Amino acid sequence: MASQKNESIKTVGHNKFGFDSTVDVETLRSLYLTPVFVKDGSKVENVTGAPAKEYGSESTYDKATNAIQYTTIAKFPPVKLLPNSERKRILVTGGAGFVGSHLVDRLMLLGHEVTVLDNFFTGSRTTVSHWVGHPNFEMVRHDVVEPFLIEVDQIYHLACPASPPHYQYNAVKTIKTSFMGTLNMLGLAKRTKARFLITSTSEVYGDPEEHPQREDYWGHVNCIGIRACYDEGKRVAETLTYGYQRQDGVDVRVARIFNTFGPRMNPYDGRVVSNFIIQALKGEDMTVYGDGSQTRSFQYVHDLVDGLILLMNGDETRPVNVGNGDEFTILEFAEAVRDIVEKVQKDQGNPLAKRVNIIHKDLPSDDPQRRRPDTTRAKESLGWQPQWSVKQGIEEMVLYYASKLAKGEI
Ligand SMILES: O=c1ccn([C@@H]2O[C@H](COP(=O)(O)OP(=O)(O)O[C@H]3OC[C@@H](O)[C@H](O)[C@H]3O)[C@@H](O)[C@H]2O)c(=O)[nH]1
Repeated sequence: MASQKNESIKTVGHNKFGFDSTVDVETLRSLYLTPVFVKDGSKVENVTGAPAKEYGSESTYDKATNAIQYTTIAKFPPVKLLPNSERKRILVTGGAGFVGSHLVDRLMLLGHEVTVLDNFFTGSRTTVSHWVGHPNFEMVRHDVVEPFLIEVDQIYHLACPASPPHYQYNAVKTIKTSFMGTLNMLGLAKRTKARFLITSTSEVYGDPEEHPQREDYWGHVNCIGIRACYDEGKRVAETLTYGYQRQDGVDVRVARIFNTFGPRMNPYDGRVVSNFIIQALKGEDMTVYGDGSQTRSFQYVHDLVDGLILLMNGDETRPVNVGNGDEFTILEFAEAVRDIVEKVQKDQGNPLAKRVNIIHKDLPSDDPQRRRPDTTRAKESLGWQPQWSVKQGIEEMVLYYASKLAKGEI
């Protein structure tokens, strides 16, 4: 079980490996929990109560015209001034996605030069729009299946749809993205001598026969099933990564990411956390697939970003699981999410008239029965452990979706 602090968390990041990567949570929050102004007739009200912002743009939603008006950015958040020797040129593929955008926030605040590469298939420009125009930031619309030339010191290779409905939508494209995208980015790493980190997945373990899953477990994947485009895609991406390491001496890092949630997850992503929170917020039935006895372990996105930055800057070149050991059955998880949403709605003086129902739908094929990371390696070699509890993270995410609902975006 992960050790977690119960008190409120003020900073994220670490002061390890000879550099300080800590950042205030409030600064990060100001980038995704924005005040929402709603114009109803002639009255304009800040409906979320989030404090007025110093950074980024503000938006006013006009109910009468169903239109949204954005202000321009007044100020960027202050970023660290790093000496040349420490300031890195960093490429983040998939940088406009859910995980990518949080990583970009962190790398920008730490004072690096960041280039985001994204084809916006599942990512969205709005996730990083608060950095557009900053001298250290560049955003490029590009698909990683095509080569991309740039001078860089580090590559975080995240690009790939990660939600089962999205990655199954075009299975061939998903495999192509994992294979050709990784091949192209490894080629770039080889040419520029950049350090390369790939975000692999707990799905490389398939429907695991060992529990919890350690990195030396080889997995149990159905190579012709509906999840194979993602599972096998990421497995071959890992194979390529270690091929380039052995043959060409490319400096590689491999993170195997377990289920992760947080603000900026696409509300229509189809994964369990976003589905449950939105259903509960809207007062709709919560959809548990199967009997809900399958398990997952959920980590908050800030913990994941800590792990990725530590891995990139540490010496561990073997695959590393990055996940929270807090395991729930999906039915328990539905109940927990419902409780948290009810609490937030009550705190905001907006309780639902009646409790939402939990209903059951068919279990998709090859849905893994159990999943929990063994994170001993991350702890021993990176000094990393999750610090956010699921409850703390879900509360943040509920506030985020509540503001999106108020803006008419969901
Ligand atoms: O509305 C829903 C959605 C999902 N589920 C269930 O909740 C569980 C988790 O489903 P998700 O779609 O969130 O995620 P999965 O664990 O299946 O896959 C994820 O694994 C790890 C990552 O690499 C990927 O982000 C994703 O593929 C599954 O058992 C699924 O059947 C529901 O019960 N109801």
